[in-house]
Amino acid sequence: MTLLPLQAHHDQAQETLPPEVYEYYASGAGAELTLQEQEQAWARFRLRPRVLRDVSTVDLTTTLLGTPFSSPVAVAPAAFQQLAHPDGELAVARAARATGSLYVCSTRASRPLEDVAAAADGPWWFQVYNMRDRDLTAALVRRAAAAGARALVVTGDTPVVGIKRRVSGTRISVPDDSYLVNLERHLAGLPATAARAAAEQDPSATVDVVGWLREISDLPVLVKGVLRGDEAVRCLDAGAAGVVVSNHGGRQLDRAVPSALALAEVVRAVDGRGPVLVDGGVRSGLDCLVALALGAAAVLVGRPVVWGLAADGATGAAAALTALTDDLAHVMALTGAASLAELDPSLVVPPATGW
Ligand SMILES: Cc1cc2nc3c(=O)[nH]c(=O)nc-3n(C[C@H](O)[C@H](O)[C@H](O)COP(=O)(O)O)c2cc1C
Ligand SMILES: O=C(O)C(=O)c1ccccc1
Repeated sequence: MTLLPLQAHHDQAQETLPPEVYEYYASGAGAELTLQEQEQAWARFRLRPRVLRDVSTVDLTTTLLGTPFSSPVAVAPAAFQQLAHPDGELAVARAARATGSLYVCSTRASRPLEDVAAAADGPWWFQVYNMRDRDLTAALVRRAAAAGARALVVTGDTPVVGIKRRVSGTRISVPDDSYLVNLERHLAGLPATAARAAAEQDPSATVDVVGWLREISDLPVLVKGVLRGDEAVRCLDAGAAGVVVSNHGGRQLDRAVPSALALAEVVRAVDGRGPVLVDGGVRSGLDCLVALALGAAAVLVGRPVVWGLAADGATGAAAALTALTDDLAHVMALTGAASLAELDPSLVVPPATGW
């Protein structure tokens, strides 16, 4: 199911990264049921191809919130990329620029976000963790906006951080120079432990955070981690421009429904009011095809990009994005679709039981 280059990157990353870093990236929460089911869930859909269409060229260009991209395959926000490769986020941002993909930079980026913005040198979005220290969150968001972020993606599924069995304790020990690189100037004088506490996610956050982020940044805000139609509507009603269907790569609530099985309900409920993006377990062009046919505006990939980064820096991360994009073009041709506009739910047969 997994594309060969992606598998090779994974294997190389597993061999070369320190074991605790590999486990941090690879692991999921709890018994890892969601993590395991997530990849398989895409493969439970079946396709109803069209025939004798002109698919001599397959056009993968798309537009997200007014910005054109070469491919609907985008980079999911992932923390601490410098643990995978010295260039960290800079390499991944360069990879996204090279492939014309959307890059989403994490609040937990391990390189200064102005440098990440310079490396992206084009459209990028900023993922927001709403931290206990609101001023800290606001300062970071303003910096992201000043550095050119075109949208904010506030993560809704992480009021507290999921407990990962494979990682010793509840979290990997991330060196302070990675953890605080984007925060320390706003936390001047605080000792590292207090600084980390201020930077923790605020579990009391509500959907009002959407309006607050819009106010302080003037940017569109998407909510990431939505798995239900009614919750998507609640986010839109609070001012969200769109949502990301996600269970955080199986790293938060174990036994959460796989994204593949939540997507159609969310698309129906959103009813065209904004883009619905999706992530989780996307490892092939067929996975992308199913997601896009079900109505996703773009598909984000997390671990495959991190494995590519670990294996070969910016080149590896770009190779992962290119492999997925090329594979998507290939299966679209076999489906009789010459552009993303020709993908629709009639191409897809959902799993017989609905689950
Ligand atoms: C190592 C790692 C770090 C992550 N860090 C963040 C983060 O900082 N913010 C966030 O919203 N999501 C984070 N995620 C979740 C991803 O954005 C995404 O939802 C998930 O990885 C998609 O699943 P996939 O890895 O199977 O493609 C992280 C995922 C991984 C694997
Ligand atoms: O590891 C993660 O998935 C993640 O999103 C996170 C949460 C808190 C701190 C650092 C990363």
